[in-house]
Amino acid sequence: MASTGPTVPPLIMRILAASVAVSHRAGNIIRDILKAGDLGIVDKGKNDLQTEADRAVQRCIVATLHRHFPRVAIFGEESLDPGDRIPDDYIVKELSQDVLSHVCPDIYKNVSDDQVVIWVDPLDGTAEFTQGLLDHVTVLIGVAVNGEARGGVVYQPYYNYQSGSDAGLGRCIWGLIGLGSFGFTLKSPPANKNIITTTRSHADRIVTEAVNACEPTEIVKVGGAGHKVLLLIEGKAHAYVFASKGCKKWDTCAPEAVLHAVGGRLTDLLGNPILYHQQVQHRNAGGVLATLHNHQWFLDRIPANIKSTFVSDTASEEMVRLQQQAKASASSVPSGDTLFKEGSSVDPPEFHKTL
Ligand SMILES: Nc1ncnc2c1ncn2[C@@H]1O[C@H](COP(=O)(O)O)[C@@H](OP(=O)(O)O)[C@H]1O
Ligand SMILES: [Mg+2]
Ligand SMILES: [Mg+2]
Ligand SMILES: [Mg+2]
Repeated sequence: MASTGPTVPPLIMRILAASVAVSHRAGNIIRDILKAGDLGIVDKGKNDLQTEADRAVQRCIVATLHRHFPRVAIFGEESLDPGDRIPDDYIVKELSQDVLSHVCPDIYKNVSDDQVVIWVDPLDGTAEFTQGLLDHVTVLIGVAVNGEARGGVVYQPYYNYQSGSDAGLGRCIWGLIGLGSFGFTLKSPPANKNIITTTRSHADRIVTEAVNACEPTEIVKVGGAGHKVLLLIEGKAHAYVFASKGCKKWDTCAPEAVLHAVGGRLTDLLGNPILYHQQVQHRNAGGVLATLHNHQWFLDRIPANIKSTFVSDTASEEMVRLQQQAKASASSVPSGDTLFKEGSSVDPPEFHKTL
C-alpha cells in the first residue's frame, strides 16, 4: 500500500506560521537599524514618515511571504523599487512550530490562495519611532479571507525595553478568529473609568470632537493602530476612536483579527465592517472604532454630523456598482464617480506581487 506522507497544514495556518516567524526577523531588522543610528527618514506626504526600517522590513516580509505563497495577493504600505536586491537572510524559511501546533478550525480547512489577501504594515507608529517612543511601534501582518480580517500578527519589537536588560525584548501576539489570540494576557479595562485611546500625531478638530463625545474620563494619545489595539486587549483602554480617513487597511487588518478573536470588535465609525479584499480602496474612509466590550455604546456616542462625513467600504462599493450599472444601461448619462476616485487616488501605491 502506498504511504500517504505527512499531511500539509491548511493554508491559513501555514500563512500565520510564516508570518509569526518572519515577524521576529522584522523585529531584529528594526532594532539593528535603530542601533546603527541612521534612520533615513523621508516624508511621503504631509506628516507621513517613512524610515529605512519601514523599507527594509517591508522587503523582508513581502519577499518571505511571496516565496512561501506565490499565488497569494500581498499588499504592503511602502512603495518600493521591485528591482531592489533582497539580502538572502531576509528570506525566512522556517515556519512557527507554535502556530502549527494548534488545530485549524474547520471553517478554514478549504480556504484557497485566491480567497486570501495579506496586508503588511512593516512598521506601524513610524512617527513615534522617529521620536524614540519605542513601545508604540508594531509590525503588522493581517490575513483576510473573502474580504474579512480573520488572522493577524502584531509584533512589538521594543516590548520590555524599559524593564532592564534581564527582561526579554520584543513579543509576538497572533490570533485567528475561531481559534483565539496568543502571546499576551487578556484583561478587561477598569469598570469605573472610560479610557479612550486615539492618535498622538494625526489629530484634527474632528478627531478630538469624536473622542470628547465618547465621554472619556481619560484620553491616552499614543502612536500606532497596532499599539492602540494592544491597549484594548490588555485592559488599558476601553475604546480606540479615530474619526479620520488616515488609517489604511494594513493598519487595521491584523489588529482587527487579534481583537475579534478574543471577542472584541473593530469597525468603521458607522458600525459597518471594514473590507479587505483585493480591489478594496486602501484607506479606511469610514474611520475606525475598536473596543473589547460595549461597541454599540461608543457607536451611539459618535455625533451624527461626524458620522455623515464618513463613508463605509460597503457603501462605496455599492455606489460604484450602481454607477457602473447606470453607465452600462445609459452611456449618454455623465459619469459621477468622483467620491470613489478621490478615495483611491490619495492612496500610496502598493507593492503587490512584484517580486
Ligand atoms: N492623516 C494621516 N496620514 C497618513 N497616515 C496616517 C494618517 N492618520 C493615521 N495614519 C496612519 O495610521 C497609523 C496609525 O496612526 P496614529 O499613530 O496617528 O494613530 C499610522 O501608520 P504608520 O505609522 O504605519 O504610517 C499612521 O501613519
Ligand atoms: Mg506610514
Ligand atoms: Mg500603520
Ligand atoms: Mg507603517
